[in-house]
Amino acid sequence: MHTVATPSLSLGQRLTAFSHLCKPRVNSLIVFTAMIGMCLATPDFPPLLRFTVASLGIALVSFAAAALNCLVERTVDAKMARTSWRATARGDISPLETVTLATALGAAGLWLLHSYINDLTMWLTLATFVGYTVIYTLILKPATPMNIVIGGASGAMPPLLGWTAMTGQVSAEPLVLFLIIFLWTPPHFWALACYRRDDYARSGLPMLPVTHGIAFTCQHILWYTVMLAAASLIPVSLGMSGTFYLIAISLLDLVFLGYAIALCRNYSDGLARRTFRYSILYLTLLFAALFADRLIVF
Ligand code: HEM
Ligand SMILES: CC(C)=CCC/C(C)=C/CC/C(C)=C/COP(=O)(O)OP(=O)(O)O
Repeated sequence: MHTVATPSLSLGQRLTAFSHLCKPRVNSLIVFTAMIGMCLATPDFPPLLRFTVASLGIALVSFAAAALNCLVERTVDAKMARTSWRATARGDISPLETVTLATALGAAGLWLLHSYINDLTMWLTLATFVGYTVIYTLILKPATPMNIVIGGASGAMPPLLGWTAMTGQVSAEPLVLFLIIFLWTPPHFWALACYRRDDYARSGLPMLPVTHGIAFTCQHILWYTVMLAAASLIPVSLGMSGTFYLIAISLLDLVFLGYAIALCRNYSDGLARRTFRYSILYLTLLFAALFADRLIVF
């Protein structure tokens, strides 16, 4: 655990440390889902400039949200092996620096969306930012083991943001994409929380495997995976996607259900870790399949 500030870092080292706080790997998948939302919203490929500016705007606000999450949770992060290396937890960069850089990124993102995309997307992105930093991080996460069920709504917004960025309106299709990520998030996070339960117990955060045990959490992972599998078929019934997506998602769902059932029957930390990794592959391939299916139609 590193709670004591290390000797001061150079500006370049502090900027690098800040960039890690922006959770670039998580946010690359978040922005990918927004990009697919943009592609699905337009009958042809979206205009390249609009696509690039909208993606950048959403990415900048997501980076700001992630950095502020690290700032708010710096004391908790310092207690967990997974997060104690973060610059905010170590004291390598100050709260003022983090707030300043995050505000600059977030403001730039919102300005891009307001100036070049549309105000609906700008407001929805701001609401997503508030949902993650205030509702999830500050209120729900320390208060209830079901934090992720409601808090996951912010992570589910990006495809809808991508959609509104291209069309200026909300319709059934992006709401289905929202629903898919919303139902995917609890199995994604709970699988990790299971094999990281000692970390969470040390942190004092009321995570489901700590408060209600592994068996209860795995049952919930299974229920959410069943609901996710059902929701993942809606794009086919709405006519958004065709046979290619149907085949791909059926295989992806079978494997995810297999992991969830195996966790319930014969839990091990290794299996929970593999389930967590698979959840990321699942969501990536689901959105890739939605896009590929559209290409096949062209
Ligand atoms: C609020 C909802 C979410 C929670 C609580 C959550 C939780 C987490 C946690 C704790 C990790 C860290 C794993 C580690 O440090 O080893 C993680 C990793 C990851 N999450 Fe999520 N997640 C959420 C939503 C999402 C969403 C919406 C996406 C993408 C659309 C996503 C994609 C990823 C990816 C790609 C990683 C792997 C990052 C890496 O390899 O470093 N997550 N998630
Ligand atoms: C467009 C926009 C503003 C999007 C924001 C959405 C967003 C950043 C979702 C968060 C996904 C994420 C990093 C979860 C980590 O959970 P955690 O914070 O519980 O994990 P930790 O323990 O690693 O901090």
